[in-house]
Amino acid sequence: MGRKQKSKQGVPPTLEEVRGAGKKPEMKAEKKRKPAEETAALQPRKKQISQEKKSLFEESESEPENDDVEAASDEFEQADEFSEVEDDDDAAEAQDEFVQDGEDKEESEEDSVFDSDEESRAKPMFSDDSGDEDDLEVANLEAMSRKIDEEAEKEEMEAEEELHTNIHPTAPAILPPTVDGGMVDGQPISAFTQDLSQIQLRIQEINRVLNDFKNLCEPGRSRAEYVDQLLNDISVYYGYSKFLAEKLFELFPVSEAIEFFEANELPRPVTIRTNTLKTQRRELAQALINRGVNLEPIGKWSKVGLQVFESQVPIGATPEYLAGHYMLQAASSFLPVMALAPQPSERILDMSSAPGGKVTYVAALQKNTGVIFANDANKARTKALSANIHRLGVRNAIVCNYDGRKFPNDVLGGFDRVLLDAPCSGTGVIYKDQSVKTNKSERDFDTLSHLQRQLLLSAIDSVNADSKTGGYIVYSTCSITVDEDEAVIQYALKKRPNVKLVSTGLEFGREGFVRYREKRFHPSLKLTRRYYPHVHNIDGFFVAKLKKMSDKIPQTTDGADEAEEEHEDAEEESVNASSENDNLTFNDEADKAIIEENRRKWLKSKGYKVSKKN
Ligand SMILES: C[S@@+](CC[C@H](N)C(=O)[O-])C[C@H]1O[C@@H](n2cnc3c(N)ncnc32)[C@H](O)[C@@H]1O
Repeated sequence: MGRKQKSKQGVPPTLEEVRGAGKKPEMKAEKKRKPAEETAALQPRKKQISQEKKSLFEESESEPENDDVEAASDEFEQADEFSEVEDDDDAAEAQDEFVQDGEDKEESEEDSVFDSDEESRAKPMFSDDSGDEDDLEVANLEAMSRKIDEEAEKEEMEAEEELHTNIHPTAPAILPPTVDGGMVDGQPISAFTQDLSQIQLRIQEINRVLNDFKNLCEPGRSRAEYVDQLLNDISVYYGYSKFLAEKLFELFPVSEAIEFFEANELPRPVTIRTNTLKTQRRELAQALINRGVNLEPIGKWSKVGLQVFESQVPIGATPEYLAGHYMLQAASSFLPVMALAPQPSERILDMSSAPGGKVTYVAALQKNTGVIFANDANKARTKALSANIHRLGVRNAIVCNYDGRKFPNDVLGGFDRVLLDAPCSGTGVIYKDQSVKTNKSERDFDTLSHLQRQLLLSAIDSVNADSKTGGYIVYSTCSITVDEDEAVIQYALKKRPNVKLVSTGLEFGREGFVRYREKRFHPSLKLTRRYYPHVHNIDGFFVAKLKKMSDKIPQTTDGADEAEEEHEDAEEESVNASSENDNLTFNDEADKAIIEENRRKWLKSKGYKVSKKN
């Protein structure tokens, strides 16, 4: 059960709209307090216009591909089931690389929507183009924008009215009565309430109470009771397993967590990347506008991206698409490549590259010079990869099909740069694959994190530290869990003291965690970048950039097998951060307790019987 995802495509409405007629006043108020950093990378539309639109992607209606990776080992096979979630653009492209594209096919019949950013709409920024920028036809956008502004204003007034009728000045009995500790048959009483609108209201009420607990809590109730009820409600209302709801909830302050869950119910903007090997953005924009596509640049941060608002033609089958003038690609997908900053003539490895959204961008930035090894462990997916490489006119790529862990020893090394866009759980793209809400267990995250760590070590070892122009590794995932992001980097920093984190060079994004619950990471983890759908209006994403300082790996272990040590390393990393981290001090007693508790949890998760805590 849970709230159904809206079947719409295009730019999602603002969260205020999502919340519906102002039913969430606290969240609204909080939004206003957000710092400038939090402004969306892609501006959300103010209002979805209820004009029926012919399918933007009607030729891209197939489901994402679910090919199994040809695996060398059981573990690899298991890890690979996650590769289906992968990246924004890939699944659809894997389906039919020539005709189809489009990420959210089931959402193709959607209402048109408009951007609230008056400035960017009035004067599109085609920063890579020469010539007269005003040539683009934006009048249609302006007219529609005026209309949505009026409607948005009206809705806001209605929202205010509803707010006053729905919300009590203080919070009376929101939680269910305490009968037998508030539980019936081991479940919170509230679990028996299946009325989604009631649950939604309670989510808002609990949010409000938790934001002003001292004044609004019911006497005798603890914060933990409210949080527990909230988690239960979130899991029912949005349809998550309790396990995942909790895992994601813990990443944010309460109000923001709710915004995150809301954002996962809506699609992200449809974006395309200009293939500069074949055309320029301005020319492409003009050609598509002439075909009835309503678009504009995605923002100043990209010189090649266009956001598509609506289209009279299937955007995955225009002559320009077929001629390889653009790639249908989520905006978040641009970021790892921008961080990699490939240079002409370099030798580059894209370790897990299918279906090629990023590798073709790398080739474009290299202007088809140098050489790129476009690898992927999934042979079936390399077909789509090759097809995209051909369609986009990439001539400097060699497609290969190895387990990334075979680099460099059994395949090749000495690269100037390596991109590892790792297989992941896809918690950043839940709107696109709702099954993630329920099909991931703790063991899945352990398995993935293990594979990601191994791949990252291989990626590091494949780089030539003495490269004149490079020596860089970029690690990215479309997942926002700490296990798959900071913890993986922390592990690599420990195992490969010959690398260090450097700035991604990306101009927006939140800093990576340095502390997360009981974990302490190296302070340089703040150089990594996190992206969230509710903040940046792009897929949830993580990007880290490492510089290899030396080809020699200082010995940190006694040669024992790394895989076997992994759990201990993970334990250690949670409290030790790193020996290089001189700024942090630790309380030995507290650390001991944490280590012991983590060990108990881990043993339990592996199915061992664990004795009760002392
Ligand atoms: C996030 S997707 C990559 C998307 C791609 N970078 C793009 O931009 O189109 C992750 C990829 O990792 C591949 N993969 C999974 N396990 C792998 C392994 N052990 N070695 C190399 N690739 C692997 C999957 O087949 C999948 O294509």
